[in-house]
Amino acid sequence: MGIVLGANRYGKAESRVVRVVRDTPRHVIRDLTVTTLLTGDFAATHTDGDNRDVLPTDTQKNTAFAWAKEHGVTSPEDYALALGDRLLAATPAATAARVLVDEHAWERIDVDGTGHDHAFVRRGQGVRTVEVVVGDDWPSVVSGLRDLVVLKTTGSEFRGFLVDEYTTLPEADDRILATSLTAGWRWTGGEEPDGGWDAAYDRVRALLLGTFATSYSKALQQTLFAMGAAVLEAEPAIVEVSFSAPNKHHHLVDLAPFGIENDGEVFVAADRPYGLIEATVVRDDT
Ligand SMILES: O=c1[nH]c(=O)c2[nH]c(=O)[nH]c2[nH]1
Repeated sequence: MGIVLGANRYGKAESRVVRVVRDTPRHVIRDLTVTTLLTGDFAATHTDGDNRDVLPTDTQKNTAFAWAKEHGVTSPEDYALALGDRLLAATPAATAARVLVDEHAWERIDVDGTGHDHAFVRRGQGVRTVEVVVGDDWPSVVSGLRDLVVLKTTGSEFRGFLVDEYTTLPEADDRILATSLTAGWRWTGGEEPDGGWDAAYDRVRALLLGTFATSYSKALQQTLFAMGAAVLEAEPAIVEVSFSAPNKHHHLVDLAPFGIENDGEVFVAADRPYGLIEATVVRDDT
């Protein structure tokens, strides 16, 4: 019986790369957490400790910072593609480079009705994400977001579900629907979409939020499907949309023992356990 190396990859996780463009008094900031991972023929380092083919993770980290200056950060997608290409070129044994970017958004502090030139406040609404893979084939680009916490106080029900001897859940014909959304949308061939990566991100995010707000929900599953379908209908260059969505339950509090009516007005926000709904919405021709 022989023992061989199975799947492996390596890189530097979570480099905190902050790029400031200060060519004019009106500065621009892009604040990123960057992870790089190389795959390829790295058997020798595992089996023999022979590191001649290994681009150190320290060098990968340095390249992430250098490329923020050399290539620039016009968008997380563009930067991730360029960084992946560079790491691949620098590492002959690598067959693919995966680059994960989280973007922490800052917005200008409003002073007397105008955004300040160089003072910013962190925008708390979710994190923009990018996952890029460059290698032998065409690049793969999945744009997305996570930790986008949304809630609606009506327009949601959950009824007609399967019932067995362990079912205690009452039917809900008017409930709070809340989730902390993780979503990823895959672009055809990794080409920059119309209007650029940043505008496309804004469009998709707005569609996700708008659809959550306006679609009546018979299940969180239905809401996720509606959000994915809205994105695929509006963006021909997106091939699939994936979601992971905890159902952040809000249980109606029983105030009857105190002689108080509770007509959908007081809830306890349950921490855990939570429902976990995951779905990918695709075109039927892909
Ligand atoms: O939207 C929902 N989907 C479910 O599958 C489910 N299950 C559950 O207990 N509550 C809910 N809500």
